[in-house]
Amino acid sequence: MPMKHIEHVISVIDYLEGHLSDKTDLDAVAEALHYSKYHLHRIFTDAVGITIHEYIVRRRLTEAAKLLVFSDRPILDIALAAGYKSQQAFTDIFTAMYKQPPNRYREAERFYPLQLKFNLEGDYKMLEDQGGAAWDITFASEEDIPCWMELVRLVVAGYPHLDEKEYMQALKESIRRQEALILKDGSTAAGIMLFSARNGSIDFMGTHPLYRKAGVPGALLNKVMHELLKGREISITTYRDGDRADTGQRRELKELGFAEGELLEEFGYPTQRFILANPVPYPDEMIHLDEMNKKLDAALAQADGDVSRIDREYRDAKRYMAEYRGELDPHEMFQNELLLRQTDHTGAFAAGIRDRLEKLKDSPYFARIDFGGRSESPETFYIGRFTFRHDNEILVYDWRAPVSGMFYDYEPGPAGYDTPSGRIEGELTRKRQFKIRNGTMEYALESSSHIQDDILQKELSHTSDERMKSIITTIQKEQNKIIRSGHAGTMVIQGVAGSGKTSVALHRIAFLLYRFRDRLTAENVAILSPNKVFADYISGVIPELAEEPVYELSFAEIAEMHLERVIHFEPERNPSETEDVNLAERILYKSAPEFVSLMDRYIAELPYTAFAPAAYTYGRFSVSGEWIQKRFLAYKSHPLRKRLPLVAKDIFHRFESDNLMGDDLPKLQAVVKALTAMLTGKSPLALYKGFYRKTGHPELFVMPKKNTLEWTDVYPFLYLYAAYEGLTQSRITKHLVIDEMQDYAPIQYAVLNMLFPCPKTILGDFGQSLNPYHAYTLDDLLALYEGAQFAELNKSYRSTYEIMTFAKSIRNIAALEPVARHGEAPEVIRCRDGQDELLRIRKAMDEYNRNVNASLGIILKTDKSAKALFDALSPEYGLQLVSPDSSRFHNGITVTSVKMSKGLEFDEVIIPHANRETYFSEHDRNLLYIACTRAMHRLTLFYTGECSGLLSGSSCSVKED
Ligand SMILES: Nc1ncnc2c1ncn2[C@@H]1O[C@H](COP(=O)(O)OP(=O)(O)OP(=O)(O)O)[C@@H](O)[C@H]1O
Repeated sequence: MPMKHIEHVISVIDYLEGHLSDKTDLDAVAEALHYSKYHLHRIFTDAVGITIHEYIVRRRLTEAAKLLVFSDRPILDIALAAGYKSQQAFTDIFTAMYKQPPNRYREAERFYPLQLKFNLEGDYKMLEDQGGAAWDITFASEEDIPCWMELVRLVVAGYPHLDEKEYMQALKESIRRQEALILKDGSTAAGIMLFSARNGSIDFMGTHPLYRKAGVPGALLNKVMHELLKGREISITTYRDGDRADTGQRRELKELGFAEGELLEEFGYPTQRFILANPVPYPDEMIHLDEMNKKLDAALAQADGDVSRIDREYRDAKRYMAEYRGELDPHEMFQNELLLRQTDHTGAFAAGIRDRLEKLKDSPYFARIDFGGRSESPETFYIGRFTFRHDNEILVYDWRAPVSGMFYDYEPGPAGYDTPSGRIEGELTRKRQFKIRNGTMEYALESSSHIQDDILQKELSHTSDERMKSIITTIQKEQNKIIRSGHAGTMVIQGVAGSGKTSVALHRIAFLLYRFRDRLTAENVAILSPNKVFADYISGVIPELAEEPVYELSFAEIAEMHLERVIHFEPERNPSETEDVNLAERILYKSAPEFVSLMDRYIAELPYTAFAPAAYTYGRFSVSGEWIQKRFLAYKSHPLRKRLPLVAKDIFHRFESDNLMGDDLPKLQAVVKALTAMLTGKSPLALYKGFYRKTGHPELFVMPKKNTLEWTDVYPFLYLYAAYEGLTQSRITKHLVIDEMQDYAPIQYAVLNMLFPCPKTILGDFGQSLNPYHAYTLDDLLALYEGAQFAELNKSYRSTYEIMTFAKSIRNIAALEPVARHGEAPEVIRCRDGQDELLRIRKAMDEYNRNVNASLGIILKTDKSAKALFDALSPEYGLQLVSPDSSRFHNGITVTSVKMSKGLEFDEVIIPHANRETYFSEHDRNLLYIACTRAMHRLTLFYTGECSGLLSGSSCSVKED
């Protein structure tokens, strides 16, 4: 986090502390400090780990607890001072957090804080040089106590019942026994840990919130696991499941690899033990990683040196040229220019190597396989994000290298892989998987199919990211087959919701860029995505896989490029938003496969119907109408208007060969003008209108404004425009990826095929069709791409088993197989009325904030209803509305429509208005299914009145009040 943001957060905290007893919310803070609400919400949550709202609640309760113990003020007074409207409301929240009601807490006379004032002063140097020097975790000494306690106060939320005095005593004792570890950044404690060598337990672990993402907890854990409690099982206690006081400690421990243990009660507080089995049982792997780190350091130092040297050379050459510009002869100048360009190129290359090495330093590899040919002893291959070669030896193989394919395809036993020179068969004798972060090993596992599952489970149980991430460590066999398919032509992938289609398509691109690196670069690949938010969401994957970002574009952008000076058009309307039956009829007609055939027929007749040649005469020269017509037809591969100059040239040549007397001949331009006058279809628009007259459906062409097409006409018009004026093909694009294939009509594919005659990866799910009026099927699409390779993905990875089973009850896709990852059953909740529904959504948002999940999606049927709910919900939550005008997706709470949520995912999803009036048709079934399958871990549906009949098949009970 940049220092500027930290300073903003400090000023927010100061403001909040000064206004604890006022009515303060995100709005008030944003207004007082002149920040945008969204910015505030994000940076605050990032830095402090909880939302502003949650911070205020915790701070007020802490102050109230203090008053309960140290003053005689009546509880009602204290409740009101803490901002609660009634003693009951205060008692409820106090009890939920402190596990006893205020009066009992007062009697016990033991104050402990839920949240102390958050102090973020510090210089945080280590945060700036991320990935730099290794962290120095040391035993704490008495001098460290002040900064240690500063950190304890920051993380106190994770430790119920912490009494500073008792804690300090225990700390001194641990320091004496060398059981207190500290990681310092200057005078700031970034991470602290108390452990007990005797019990094999971690008694306290705290990470400065700003360093959480830098992997500090993992580093501390490593130190105890591999050095201090080597080989032993480690335990730690924390909140029980569902405790409202938990600000994310349970999830954090699970992410570190801890598993749930028995339920306990400590100092009267209900807690649970978590256990970590020794995660790296292979000492040889620790030695290997150590050596690898050293080699990476050496390579990085050399790469740094190279970059600086080339940079110096470049600057020297530039200076030399500037100084001697007047004195150098052109030849020498040219040589110098060349040299400069070459140095620049070499510099960029060296910087690329350095950047890769830096990334490798964080995590050099994630797998190892030992493989030997039939009669050879096995060789060891480490597999990582990209190749690391050092001293002429390959130490890490790129995951896309042929040999790496075995990691995804085989368990120990007979195995093999394809190379350009043929297949190599042999025996896989070992397969291990690793999680390395910040250069330290978090776990290592010897793989069997069972373990592979465990790792997949771990990956899938993470909270969502703002951007789609790479899945190279857990690519599944059926996915690998598609990614590594040697088929160079077009590929169509039909995959159920959450089956990894988009991920697989992006990994396939990275694979193709690697495999065909001599002829395919990132600039040769384009991705056609449904909207800007989705484009942004997926934009990180390919760069994460060490390739340059690829070009992303939308259907609207393509149309814009080609129609810029020709005609305007309106953006696509969400078909679920309109009740215009005429529009529905127009869409239905134009999205049918037969529509393309109709247009083809009309276009095939145009040379006869749109051009009426007559004799052309100039002085004593003349050609007949028939002759012109013949020439016009001869140029059949050219668009109509492009034929005119060609025919004009023919006429001119004919006159020229007849011109024995040396007479004046017409100017070529004049002949073209005369031929143009013979066109009866004067413009593509006139011809396009003519198409509807000709097919007997003039009512199916409607222009919303003068010279403006509605969206349904844009691609049909482009198709005709191509026949009349011609369209420029993309020569640079050598591979096109089309996502959400089911949402585009055959006529759009027809235009795409003209503009991009290259191989394509086309993917989507015909079970998630958005347009109720589209009338074509997967078979129709496959018919358009004869010879294309077809692949299906039926296993769904995104959502828990419970969520997918629920989604299947809405739309029974027989082939869909949910991954066996379990979670809470989805809830369908009946609300008394609209007000009650809003209240419940708010409550759910509060709960989400407490759970510190990364994202909550509130998904509505239409963009309009999403906007209405967004406006109605209190702004204190820092919501974002994702609408067709948005271009980015952030973590946090998002309100959006089903259409805009396509392709995205959220930790939790709320679907409001799940009633009979909103979701009733077969198309609504699709929409509900899409909305439900956006949820990774949790799903809740709310409704008023009568529940949607589409949910009647769900096994999940409706929750009444
Ligand atoms: N092999 C895998 N290992 C880990 N995570 C995976 C794997 N395959 C898919 N996922 C995860 O499953 C989720 C869904 O993937 P993705 O968005 O690519 O699926 P999709 O088929 O395009 O989904 P949809 O059509 O529903 O939008 C993502 O979070 C992705 O990271």
